Amino acid sequence: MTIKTPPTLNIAGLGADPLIQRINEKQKKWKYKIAVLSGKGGVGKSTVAVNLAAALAKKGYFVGILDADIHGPNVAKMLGVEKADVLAERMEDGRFEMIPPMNDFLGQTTPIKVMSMGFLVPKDQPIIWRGALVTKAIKQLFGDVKWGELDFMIIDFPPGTGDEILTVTQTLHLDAAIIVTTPQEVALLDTGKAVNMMKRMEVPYIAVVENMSYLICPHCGNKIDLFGEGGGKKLAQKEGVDFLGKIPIDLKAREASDAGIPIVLYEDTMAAKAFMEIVDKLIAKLEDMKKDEEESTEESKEE
Ligand SMILES: Nc1ncnc2c1ncn2[C@@H]1O[C@H](COP(=O)(O)OP(=O)(O)OP(=O)(O)O)[C@@H](O)[C@H]1O
Repeated sequence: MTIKTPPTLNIAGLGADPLIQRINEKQKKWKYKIAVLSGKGGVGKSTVAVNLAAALAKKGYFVGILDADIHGPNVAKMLGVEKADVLAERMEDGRFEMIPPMNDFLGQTTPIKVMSMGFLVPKDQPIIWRGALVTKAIKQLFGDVKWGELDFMIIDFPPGTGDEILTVTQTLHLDAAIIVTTPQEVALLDTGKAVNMMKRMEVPYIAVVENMSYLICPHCGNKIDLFGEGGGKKLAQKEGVDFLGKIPIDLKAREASDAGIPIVLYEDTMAAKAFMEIVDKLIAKLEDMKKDEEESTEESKEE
């Protein structure tokens, strides 16, 4: 049976343990789980998360994206599904699971499954929840949604290094954390905190992406370092993590995200090229790590 979900979450009714068990069962079907974070707001975290998802889907991977930023849930809008109805299906145990809306951008990508707090709370009301409620609601978006098999689960976390990120990271066994920064000093200070939080959580692969790195003047073609230069790379070196690349300021990026189309689908833009290079590096790194892991499991079986 399929129903249209009510516009609120049933936060009170679920015990924690069955929910965690469901998350554990579901995450076995997701090959790579990647969190996108930033220490600071407004640096382009959601833009990076959405474009990573779209770049991977453009390459034919099956991708889900979960918008865990309850205070500014923009992912659904950036992927053109913010007006979609979230349907729910009754499971064998009597529970309902939400079916994530999808977009395949007229066949340009595999269908990207999108789930967001933005679908479930009235758009014009601010959310004033305590940390524990936020954490539980985010967990429901993992455990009470029909995600199915995925190559990549991308999680767009709220800005900062709050408790809910710690709790969700503990539950999820992330494969990678992508930390988004802009090149200026104040963003870098906060970004360092996000890198350290992911280190503390022992996330196996941590990398920095520098967004809004530079602007190519549309009139003279000169490169302008609006927010300084080289900060993201310096931070990655200082923290001993990978640097995946720089994304320029692209006027089309803002227009595209407002129109619900990720910039990676505009192939001739510099931002699209930068994103595709970052995604290639990320896939190569994750596949190498998986291979090493499989080899060491084989070796330990032989011993
Ligand atoms: N490389 C870019 N070029 C041009 N505009 C960009 C770029 N990256 C992000 N933007 C624009 O900057 C604004 C903020 O981006 P975004 O919402 O992704 O940031 P955020 O870090 O997720 O913000 P929040 O902290 O509110 O969650 C958006 O309007 C987005 O379109």
